[in-house]
Amino acid sequence: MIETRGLTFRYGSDESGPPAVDDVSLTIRDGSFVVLAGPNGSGKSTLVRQFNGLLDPDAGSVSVNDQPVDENVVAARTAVAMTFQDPRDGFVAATVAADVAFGPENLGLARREIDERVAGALAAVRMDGRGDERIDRLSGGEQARVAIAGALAMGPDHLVLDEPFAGLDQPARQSVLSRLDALGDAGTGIVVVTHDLRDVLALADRVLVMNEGRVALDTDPERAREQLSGLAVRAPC
Ligand SMILES: Nc1ncnc2c1ncn2[C@@H]1O[C@H](COP(=O)(O)OP(=O)(O)OP(=O)(O)O)[C@@H](O)[C@H]1O
Repeated sequence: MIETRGLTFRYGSDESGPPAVDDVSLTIRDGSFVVLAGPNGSGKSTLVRQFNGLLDPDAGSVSVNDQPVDENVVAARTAVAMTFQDPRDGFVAATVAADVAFGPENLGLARREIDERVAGALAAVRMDGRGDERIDRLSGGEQARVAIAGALAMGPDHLVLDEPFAGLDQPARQSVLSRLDALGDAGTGIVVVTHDLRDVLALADRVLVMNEGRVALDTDPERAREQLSGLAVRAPC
């Protein structure tokens, strides 16, 4: 479970402007599939980066599995795996398999378990058989898929994907969606940050829409479809 209480974050020290995240209190239950939408600059990335201690709040608190994130960042990052809008932000190794293996290796797992996780995660994003390729020679969409595989291989309680579909072609998008569907069914909590609600809304059980740093809408997918038009989010076709 991820819980935020009064979460507020401001970039820089200028207190005259509005905070990027403004007094957000949320509970994200284990196993829930949440779509986090909202216009550019509404605070989505800033919010989720506080779920596992990548950013520290200026006010309020975040806890993961009932433990404050600032007391145990390693536990928070093990429980909440994240991919970023620009996948290059997250790579730590030169080749595909080495990068995907990095997280599980840091969990201290046996080699066989690591290899199985890497193979399963690469298959899930249709990158199987490409483990030895250099990441810097992949296309942007392929890099995005490797980043998602790296998060999948952690076997986290919650998987947070920040704009995971940017740059993906339709087969890769479908592959990621079906893997997310299967992971959701298996009990992994999923948070997808996206502008583009095509297909993903069908998998969600909750939709949060941010606006100007606050949660403007917290509802189920059916109601979200009716209410999204006024909130500058691309509704499903
Ligand atoms: N590194 C930064 N330094 C200063 N301001 C930032 C930084 N990152 C984001 N901001 C500002 O904080 C606010 C929230 O940005 P954030 O990236 O969280 O929004 P977002 O909803 O994820 O946007 P997008 O959909 O465009 O990714 C915006 O006003 C943005 O300009």
